Amino acid sequence: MAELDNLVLKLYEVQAVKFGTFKLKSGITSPIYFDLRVIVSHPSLMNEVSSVLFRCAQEARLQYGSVCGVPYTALPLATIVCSKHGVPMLIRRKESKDYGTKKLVEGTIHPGDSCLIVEDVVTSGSSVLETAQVLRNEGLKVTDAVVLMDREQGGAARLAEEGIALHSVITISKLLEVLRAGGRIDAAAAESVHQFIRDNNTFGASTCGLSAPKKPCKELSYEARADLPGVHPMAAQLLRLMEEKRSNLCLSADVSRAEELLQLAEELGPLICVLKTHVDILEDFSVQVANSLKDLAIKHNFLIFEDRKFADIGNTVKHQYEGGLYRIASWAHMVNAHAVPGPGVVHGLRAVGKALERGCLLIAQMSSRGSLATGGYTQEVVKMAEDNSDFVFGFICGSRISDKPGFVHMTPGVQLQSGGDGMGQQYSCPGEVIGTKGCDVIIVGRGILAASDKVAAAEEYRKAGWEAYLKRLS
Ligand SMILES: O=c1ccn([C@@H]2O[C@H](COP(=O)(O)O)[C@@H](O)[C@H]2O)c(=O)[nH]1
Repeated sequence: MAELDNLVLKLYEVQAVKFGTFKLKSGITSPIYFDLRVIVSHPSLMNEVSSVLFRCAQEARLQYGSVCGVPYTALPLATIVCSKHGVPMLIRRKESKDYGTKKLVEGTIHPGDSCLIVEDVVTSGSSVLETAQVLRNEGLKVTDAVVLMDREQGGAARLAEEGIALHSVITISKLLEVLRAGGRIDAAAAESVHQFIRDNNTFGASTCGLSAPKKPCKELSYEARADLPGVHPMAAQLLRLMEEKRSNLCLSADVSRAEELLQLAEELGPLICVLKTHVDILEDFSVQVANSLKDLAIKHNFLIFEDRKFADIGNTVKHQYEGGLYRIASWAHMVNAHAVPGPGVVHGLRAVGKALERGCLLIAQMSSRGSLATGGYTQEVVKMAEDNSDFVFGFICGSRISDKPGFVHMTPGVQLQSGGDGMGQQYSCPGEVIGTKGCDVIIVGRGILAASDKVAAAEEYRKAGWEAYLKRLS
């Protein structure tokens, strides 16, 4: 059994996670309750939790000069991390002393140093933010927080807004999956928690400009979003065809032979809204192949997305997009770009694509473990998209990062079972991506390509993605 699965089961055994009806501090009734305070009575579990938190920071390649636990539950966890790995620790006081130094932070502070925050459970992110504020007031940089459990209720997005990347060891979706697979809870219990998460996303509230109660913005259908004024024509076309075909499935057709690519487009075309290519994987690309693919896109009503991930200065990407062997702009309805070079990358692509009525997705987050596209970077990407919304119509991302309904959120790293591929790819399931994370399109490659019956597998993904969308609307 995987180490994390084992840890989840142990947390359940010691009642650090409970199912039932619980009234939260906010007054909301929750079907799940976390009480990580109990683990202080289980020393080996304390060590285990501290180890996975440290490893999470290591895998994200975080650099920090000190560690601070959010009081009180995370204090012993931070203590173990610091003691075991020789990292200086800072302690945040909840109340300043009314005598002596009146300090809010204990320990030696080096202004300008980075301090890593450690937390047990994140819901809205407010406790992490409070601690970050106190540390920042002392001149420390706070850009990252590691957390054992992300309740997936908007905390990560809220923290990203404040320039803090949240790195979680376990998500609530993963926890439910493990407990369900281990026979600890039934499907009804898991579903009631999923529903609770969907109904109580704390980030939607802040992006809608509302205060409490923390409810998400009203969820619009794909079709309604397509009809909104000012929506990019590519987004409108995609949203409409998704509704028509009842499909939010993008096939990642990562194959090396043109014949295979065209066969996939012919057989799976009716089930998908987008077919994604990596044209440089093809051994036998030709203009005829591009033309045949375009014909199939018309026949089966899907859009072609070349996953080229442009990442150079404007002038270079302009040539890469328009010319070369592949002449991408002539056949791909949409492409994507990294924001690393700055807005020039979009300007270069727009110089070619705008007149052809093409559109571009910006890569705001990546599905691979240790990706650096998090926190403040993701926020900057959203801003770049907003500033260039005449050509950028959405994002490659792992969760909904913009509340502007015209932007389409497309998510790779999707399989029916969560897990990974041993080379850094991380998978979430369609229900989590569309339902909990609020994305619009699931991008699936090997989940379909490796199946013996690819049509049946694609139908299974289409159905899962579509049902999660319908549930999100209800
Ligand atoms: O963050 C990213 C961005 C792009 N991809 C691409 O999506 C597919 C995923 O394939 P699977 O077989 O489903 O893992 C692949 O083409 C990647 O290049 C991504 O995975 N993550």
